[in-house]
Amino acid sequence: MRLEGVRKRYGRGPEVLAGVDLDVVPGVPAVVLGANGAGKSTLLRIAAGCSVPTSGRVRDRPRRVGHLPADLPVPERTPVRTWLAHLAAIRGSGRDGAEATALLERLGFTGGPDTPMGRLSTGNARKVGLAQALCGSPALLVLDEPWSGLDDSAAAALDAVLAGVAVPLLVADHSGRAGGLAGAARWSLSAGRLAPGPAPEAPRTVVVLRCPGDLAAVVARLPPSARCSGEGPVLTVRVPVAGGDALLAAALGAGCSVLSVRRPGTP
Ligand SMILES: Nc1ncnc2c1ncn2[C@@H]1O[C@H](COP(=O)(O)OP(=O)(O)OP(=O)(O)O)[C@@H](O)[C@H]1O
Repeated sequence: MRLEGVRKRYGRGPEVLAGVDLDVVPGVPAVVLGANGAGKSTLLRIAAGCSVPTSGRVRDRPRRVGHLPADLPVPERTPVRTWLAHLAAIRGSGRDGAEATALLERLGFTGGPDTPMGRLSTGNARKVGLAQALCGSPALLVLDEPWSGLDDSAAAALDAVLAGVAVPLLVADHSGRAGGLAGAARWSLSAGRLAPGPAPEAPRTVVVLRCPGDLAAVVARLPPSARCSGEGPVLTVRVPVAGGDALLAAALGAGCSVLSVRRPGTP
């Protein structure tokens, strides 16, 4: 799918999108970042075909789009299983919603299949939204803040689900988790335009030190890559993983004692 020169203005308001070009192709998840109000949801709604651009166009959008909007309108009184079965029937992915139910289980849904949609917790409602987007073999996935509201284990389960996605994927993300999608291309949306986004920050080792005397004097003796914050005699230092040993040597040389070392991936 390709967005070409997409512009969007709501009524007489300011232009929210001011000429967006974007290719969304399999194997390169397109991750859109941006401040609140930057226009990410607007862009995703246009990409999904739920909103029309004021000018510009969307080419090669497949017929089957799995869309998780920022605010999914749900029938408040309809039980989860009934709603998912209804959506599955519309999409031709079976009449019983079994595929969506299996996805819900994978995401650790605890809301109960007979619970009315309007009574679900935020996280469980998000899981239903994800299940409806992912089921029915969509040929394009457009997900607006898919990790929002998920607990750690559900977020990890979603990581695993998305790692297996072979279709083009467009994601808006505040959580930072989309940076972990293999091959992801990050884009920043600002002033209505997309620019290549910041590279994901490399994981850092966190070292907590107890330092004698003047903290500023200690910091001056640490490697330049060290990011320091401190209070009283305790100094917390974040360094790139490869710089951990050099930091420890410099810290010990400055007379500090090491209170803890946490490497990325350890609790
Ligand atoms: N239906 C609408 N009618 C009028 N203005 C709208 C509409 N939808 C969004 N806007 C405006 O467009 C701008 C962009 O909103 P949008 O929701 O796309 O941003 P966003 O980047 O997704 O924000 P957030 O991170 O807070 O979710 C905002 O100024 C918003 O008020």
